[in-house]
Amino acid sequence: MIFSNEPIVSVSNASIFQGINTILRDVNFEIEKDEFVFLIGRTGSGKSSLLKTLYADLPLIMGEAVVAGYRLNGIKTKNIPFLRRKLGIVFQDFQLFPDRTVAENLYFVMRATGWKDKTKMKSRMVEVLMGVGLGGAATKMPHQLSGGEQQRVVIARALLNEPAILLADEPTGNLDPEVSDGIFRLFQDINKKGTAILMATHNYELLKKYSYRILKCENGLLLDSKTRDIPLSSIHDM
Ligand SMILES: Nc1ncnc2c1ncn2[C@@H]1O[C@H](COP(=O)(O)OP(=O)(O)OP(=O)(O)O)[C@@H](O)[C@H]1O
Repeated sequence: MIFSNEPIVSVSNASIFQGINTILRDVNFEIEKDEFVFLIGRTGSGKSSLLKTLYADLPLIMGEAVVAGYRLNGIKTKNIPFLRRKLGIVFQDFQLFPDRTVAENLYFVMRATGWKDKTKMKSRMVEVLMGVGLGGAATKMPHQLSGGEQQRVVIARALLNEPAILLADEPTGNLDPEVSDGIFRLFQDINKKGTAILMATHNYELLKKYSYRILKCENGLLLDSKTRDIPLSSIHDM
């Protein structure tokens, strides 16, 4: 149960691991509903590992974390799909199936997350595609779409279950600057409608342009612009 004033993400005294290697230590932060937060840091500094821990792909071994009302410590495997239903995940590891239409890609996720009523599924599918500006793409195969359009479908898929937060790992990477601006604006629109966003990015231009809160992975720690200064000059180094 999520109460309206509870943070969507709350992490305290946590360490983030890859196997037995500590990637980040003393991690403490909260993300409120409606917040837009950038996650930055050099390659290999731990951004993806942190995001993966938040959606229980990596176990939380030390510290405490609650995400969308689910306690991550010792979360049972059978409960992980329920947690993920509350999250929208936009990650390189979650590509579209190349051999299925856009609609089939979305239906697949809906079936996997418990949708059964075909009429409701169809109307939600149309709704999310329209929301990302791709109302006419339902019958297309992924390869018939541009890179930016495919990314919009991935975002539409992440929105199917009206997530409390979107976790995005470099969602504007590998796209032309103009296309990536469009994708970023889409995230902003989603955020304005009430979904929190945690976005890992290397895109310095975005950081310069938008003064959203920044979490920065640096030397095994997570720095937070809410509690300390993260000068833009230090962001160049990422
Ligand atoms: N599957 C894995 N098994 C073991 N170690 C891993 C694994 N994935 C990542 N690591 C290690 O964990 C550390 C953090 O990697 P992570 O991918 O979280 O960094 P990142 O900040 O997301 O990097 P990038 O900006 O390149 O995506 C790195 O030292 C990396 O080598």
